[in-house]
Parts: sequence; C-alpha cells; structure tokens
Amino acid sequence: DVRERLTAVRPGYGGRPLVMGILNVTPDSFSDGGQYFEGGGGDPAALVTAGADIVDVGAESTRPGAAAVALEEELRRLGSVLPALAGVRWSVDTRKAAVMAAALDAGAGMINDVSALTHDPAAMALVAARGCPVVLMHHQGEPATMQVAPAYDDVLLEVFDWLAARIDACLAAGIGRERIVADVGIGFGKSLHHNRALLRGLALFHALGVPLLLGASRKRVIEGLAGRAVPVGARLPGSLAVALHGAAHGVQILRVHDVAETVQALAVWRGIEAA
Ligand SMILES: Nc1nc2[nH]c(SCC(=O)O)nc2c(=O)[nH]1
Repeated sequence: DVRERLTAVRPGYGGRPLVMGILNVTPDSFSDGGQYFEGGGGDPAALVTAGADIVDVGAESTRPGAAAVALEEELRRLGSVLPALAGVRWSVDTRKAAVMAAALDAGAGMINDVSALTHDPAAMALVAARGCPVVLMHHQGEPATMQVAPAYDDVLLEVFDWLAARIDACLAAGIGRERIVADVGIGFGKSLHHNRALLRGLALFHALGVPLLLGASRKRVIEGLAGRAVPVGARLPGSLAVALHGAAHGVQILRVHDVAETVQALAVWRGIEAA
C-alpha cells in the first residue's frame, strides 16, 4: 500500500507529502547518536504515533565519512529491531541485496537504496523479482570520501541524467515506473553550492515521471544555508524550512528525524494552501 499512498500525492495539487520517519540502527549515525542501537529511543511505534506515514530503517550509516558495515553486522542490527516493526509500514535503507531480501521477508514495504541499485550487483534483479517499490537516490562517490571534492559541470543536469539512466535501467530490468521513487541525494557527494542548486531546481525532477523523495533532515546543508555554525542538535528549524521548501515544490515524500514537528509544519502549510 506504499504504492497507493505514493500515487495519492500529486505534485502541486495541494497534496501533502508523505512523512518518512528515520530509524537509525547504527552506533555511528551522527544525528541521533544511535540511541536505538544501545536500546535507547527511536521506537518505530513512536514515529508512527507522531504521524510518520512510513518508517525508514537503516542499519548502515552512509553519512559522510562513514565506514562500510559488513553484511553480517548489518543483518544483526536489522534483526534487533524487527520485533518493534510488527504492524508498522516501513522501508529499509540499505545497499546490500541480502539485507533487502531479509527486510522484505520481514515485512518491509519498500527498498530505499542510497546507491540506486548500483552498489550490489544482485540488487536490481532482487528488486525486480520482489515487485516492491524502490527509492533510487543519486550519489557521487562513496560515503567515506564523497565530500572530499565533489565536482559537477552542471549539477542539475548531471543528477537529472544520472537518475533518468537509473530509471531506464530499472525499466529494462522489469521494475515498472509505478514502483520507482527518485531522490537527488542531498549531501551525498555535493558541496553547499551543489545542494543549494538541487534544492532550488527540485521542480525539474518531476520531469523524471516518478514521485520524489527529499532527505535533508539535520544535514550539514542546513548549516551552510543558515550561513553560520549550527550544531547537529540545533538543526530542527532549518530541517523544517527545507521540508516546507520541498512540499512547496511538490515533493511526495519527506525523510525526516523530527516527525511530529514536520507533520505540524506541513499541516499549517496545508492549512494555508488548502483549496
Ligand atoms: N532516500 C534517501 N535515503 C537516505 N539515507 C540517508 S542517511 C544520511 C542522513 O540521514 O544524514 N540520507 C538519505 C537521503 O537523503 N535520501
């Protein structure tokens, strides 16, 4: 039913974006310090109660500078949260086909791959075979080094063309367009200039013909756009500002840490925009 919810939101026609709540199951996720991993906060049911339409579960941090996580460890981390996901609509944030398969077997409703099915050679066929929705996100380089020297001739056109090519690859593999979500990948191999251009040019990506997902919550781009130092824990106002910018440009899914606050901000925005 993730698919139905996706198609229910039309860009620019007063649709409210879906809110994807982030559940990091990693000890090194910069934003929430991986409390959940130490059995702390980040309870999936709490995210749903707060208004999340879907919960995105990630057991491998792909923040800038993050080291890759071994398959066994990623599976172990995912397994540790499965009991808490019963009855929850959720997606898995992974680049590994084996983790995708385990998540789908455990009830995940969507694959969210920051590598757009390029990291694991087995991922495309697995998603094609399973018939599930998939988020294709643009990235340049690998998490460990992607922010060292991001470079583009024309970031809007290059990201657009790269995503268009990934969609074509999916279509060729039998993944229907109705199953695909595209994402420009804020912060994944982008300077502040590149992130700003992508945010300003978001509406262009509707031409890909698929729903768009935007993930800028608590990211460094907020500090850059604010023009001053903003510690990670103080980026909620900026995260809400970027979320509303995305909503105003017809983005269909917002991936956020602060669900209740984002839901309220969207409700007020809709209260103004509603026909
Ligand atoms: N689709 C999608 N998946 C993501 N996973 C992360 S992890 C890094 C962080 O949350 O800072 N970011 C994103 C994003 O922007 N889009």
